[in-house]
Formats: sequence, C-alpha cells, structure tokens
Amino acid sequence: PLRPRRTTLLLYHLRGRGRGVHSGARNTPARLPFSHIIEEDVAFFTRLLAGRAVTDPDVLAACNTDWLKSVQGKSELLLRPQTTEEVSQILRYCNERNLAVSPQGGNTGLVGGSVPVFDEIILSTALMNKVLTFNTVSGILTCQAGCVLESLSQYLEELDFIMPLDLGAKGSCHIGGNVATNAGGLRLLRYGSLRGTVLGLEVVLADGRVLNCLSDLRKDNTGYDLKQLFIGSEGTLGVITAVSILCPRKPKSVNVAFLGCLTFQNLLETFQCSRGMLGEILSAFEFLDAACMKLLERHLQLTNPITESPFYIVIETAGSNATHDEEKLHKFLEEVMTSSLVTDGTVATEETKIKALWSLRERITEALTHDGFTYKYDISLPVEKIYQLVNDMRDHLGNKAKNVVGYGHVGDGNLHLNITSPSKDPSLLAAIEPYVYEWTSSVQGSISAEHGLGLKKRNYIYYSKPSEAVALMGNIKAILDPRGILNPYKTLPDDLH
Ligand SMILES: O=C(O)CC[C@@H](O)C(=O)O
Ligand SMILES: [Zn+2]
Repeated sequence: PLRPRRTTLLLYHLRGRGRGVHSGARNTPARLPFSHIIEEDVAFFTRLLAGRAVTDPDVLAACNTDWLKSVQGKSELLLRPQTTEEVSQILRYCNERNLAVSPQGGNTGLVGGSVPVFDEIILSTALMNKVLTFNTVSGILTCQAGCVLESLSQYLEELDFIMPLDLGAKGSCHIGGNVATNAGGLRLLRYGSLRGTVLGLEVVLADGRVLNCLSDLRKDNTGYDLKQLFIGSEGTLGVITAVSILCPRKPKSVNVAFLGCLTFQNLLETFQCSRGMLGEILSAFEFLDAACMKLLERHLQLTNPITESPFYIVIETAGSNATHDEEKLHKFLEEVMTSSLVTDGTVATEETKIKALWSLRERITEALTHDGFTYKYDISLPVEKIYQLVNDMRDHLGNKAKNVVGYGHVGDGNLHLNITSPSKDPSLLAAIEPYVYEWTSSVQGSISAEHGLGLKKRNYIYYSKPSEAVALMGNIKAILDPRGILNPYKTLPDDLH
C-alpha cells in the first residue's frame, strides 16, 4: 500500500488523531487561550484608525467568510490601516493584550488561510493600496501590500511593463497576499516564482517592530535572506506591508494557441516539443481535461473553439518581434499537427480572442463552484505523473463523486485535482483523504504546490516535509511570534501550536 515517507511515530500520531473522525472535524482546531476583545480595545482602535475600525456585522460577514464559502469565522472587529506605522501600532497593542490577528488581503485564497477561525481581529490591507516607486530603468516596482494585482498590471502596462505574475483572481487579490502565500499562477514558467522576483519586503513583526528590507537592488548577499521567510509563510510570521518586485518589459507580441490532444502522453510530448521549438518566447503551458470543458460549457455557457478532445492545452508565447514569434509558433504547430500529437487547434493574436481562449483555463475554478461542493487538491508532481493521479482517483472513487477533474500548470508540474459532489459529503472526503496525500507522498510530490496550507491542509504537512523541518518551522515561529498571535491555526500543524 502507498505510505507517506515520514517516520512511523509521526504517521501514528497523524492517523491516530483522525481515526474514526471525518476530516472536517479533524480539521477544526480548539480555540487557543487568547484574550477576548473588550470595549477598551475597540476604543483604542477607534482612536487610532478613526472610522477604519469596523464593528458593523454586515461588513464583517464578508471578511469572516472565505471565497469558497467553506470557512466561517466569528470576528467582531475589522481593522483597515493605511500606513505601516498604523499596522505597527495595531500589532504592538495586540501582542501586549494577547489578542489574535488574522491578516487579510483580497480574501481569494483556497485553503482557508485568509479568514479568522474564531474571533481573531481581521487586519485588512485593503486601504494600503499605493504605488510607492517605480524605476523605469531597472523595472523595480515598490508598492504597498494592498495593491490589487490587476491594478498594478494596468499601472505598469501604461509604462510598457508587466507584473511577473498573473492569476485568475487578479481582479481581487492583493500583492501582499500573493507574496504571503507565494502564489504561482500562469506566468511562473516564464518569469519564475515570487521567491526570485520579489527583491525586498517591508514586514511588521508580531510585537510591532518594522523590518524594512525593501530593495532597489537585483543582487544583495549581505547575510541571511530574511524576506524568504515571509514569502509563503501565510501571515504567520509577520504582516507584509510593502513589496519590491522586479517587473519584465511588456512583450510586443503575444499569441495564444488552444490545442486538443488525444492522450496525456501526447500532451507531454507537445510540451517537450514546445520548449525546444518556442524556446524563450514560451510564456505559459497550461492544460485542462474534457471534464473541465464540460463544466465550462454547462455552468458558464462558454464555447469550445475546437473539436472535442480528451485533453486541451493553452500555450502562450510572448516576445519582442511579431514576425519572428509567429514564424516560430507556426513551425511548432505544423510539427505537432503533422506528427498527430495535436489533433485540432486555434490561434489568437488579437486581444479579445486571446482573452476568450484564456477564460477557458482561468474560469475553471468558477465553473466548479456551480457544480456543487468542491474538494480541492493543489499537487506538485513529477510532470509525467500529473494525470495518473486523476485517473487513479477516478478509479478509486468510482461513482461516489459527481465529477473528478484535472487541470493546471503543466510547465510547473502542478496539478489542480478537483472533486465535486452535490453537497458536503463526509464519506466522499474519507475516500479521498488520506488516499490523495499518500499517493502524492509516494512519488515525493508536494501536497500544496502554490495555494499554501492555510487552515485546511496544515495537518497534512508531514506528507511533504520531514518532522525535523516542521519542528524547525515551529522554532522560527516561536522566535518571531512568541505569543502565537499571528494567523493562529494556519500553516503549522496542530501539534506545534
Ligand atoms: O481552483 C483551483 O483548484 C485552482 C485555482 C488556480 O490555482 C488555478 O490555477 O486556476
Ligand atoms: Zn493554479
């Protein structure tokens, strides 16, 4: 049988905890002994933030619920600071009073990391939305954490630059949240992860200290690279208040091809061929299966632009010379079609058609929300194994699930495995987990490629990290946030809290 590669002791611990209890219950932690908010606290924040300390239940309702509507917090206080100094004062106060804080950006996360679990104070970055500097020579942008990704993209496009990341949630997500979760998205294949493009951060620590490591430099080897600790730490080690990020030039020519393949093996060979033939202009290689296409058609009334196929690919090229790029793309398409790797396809050069083709990939998450309750898995695997997990899961679940779909970032070896059911179904969940984690661990994959661990996946960390590494994470947490007030119940497993 498939087994996680961690020590027997940990396995026993992990399984013993869950035995006989469905994962939903296993995932609900107990409230830690933080203070409760009293009138004096609200008075303090009202004085500090004048009109931006919100107790209105209607406003709080939206911030207490995650985008998937699967986690429901009970916070009674939302704070909307505008400056780093205000964040610093908020945290200093909360730390002294032992009040827990749930930092929140655009609240588009998919693992329950951005909403309170109990009555944590919500610290929103929504009003910290200013661009601070942009250097047109270096392409380095420095902005506050609450800037919406799409607004930054629009700002930069006017200056002939783009953001190095792009994702479906761009219209709502905040750059600070992107960095805090180390969001990957659709351009990672070309521009790399935020661990490379983020050059500096300003972070407020749990006790209110401000760590200004913003940077206008591409290179800086002076001591430990502290910013890396905060990238992907999901607000558990500090609150990111500003970001310096390296932005590429806006490509002069962009093309998108939407292709159909008969088998996943053909899709993989098409990927290899695209790397060889498109080289430096390849900017995305994404896939969806036929089950995703059916959901897009049924729930969003989108139209499949090509013949029905078991697999679809979205390839984007971005370069500086339209003639050169198109020539390369056409040679590549000729090659994959004559060799029958690809059975049908369409190409877009014009912006509205490019957008329409991209929505077939970007709107799958939205289509899934109309299909019922969705169990989501964001898995990193050796690229050639990506679809095997989807097939194995289908066999494993039989007719227990409504739909089992696979899509994701082929270029990054990142599968989004989503399973729907008419409503929340504990017996379905028990069939999916821990099977999905054991399967992933057996091929040394990661149980969270780009969405983070948040509330939902925190206790499964041992499937992807050795116990020594998790213990060290606990030590780091204890140094930076000794009272544990920052985003409690998230990222780290319950046995460390
Ligand atoms: O909804 C999901 O599971 C994936 C969301 C996002 O990461 C994507 O790539 O579309
Ligand atoms: Zn994704």
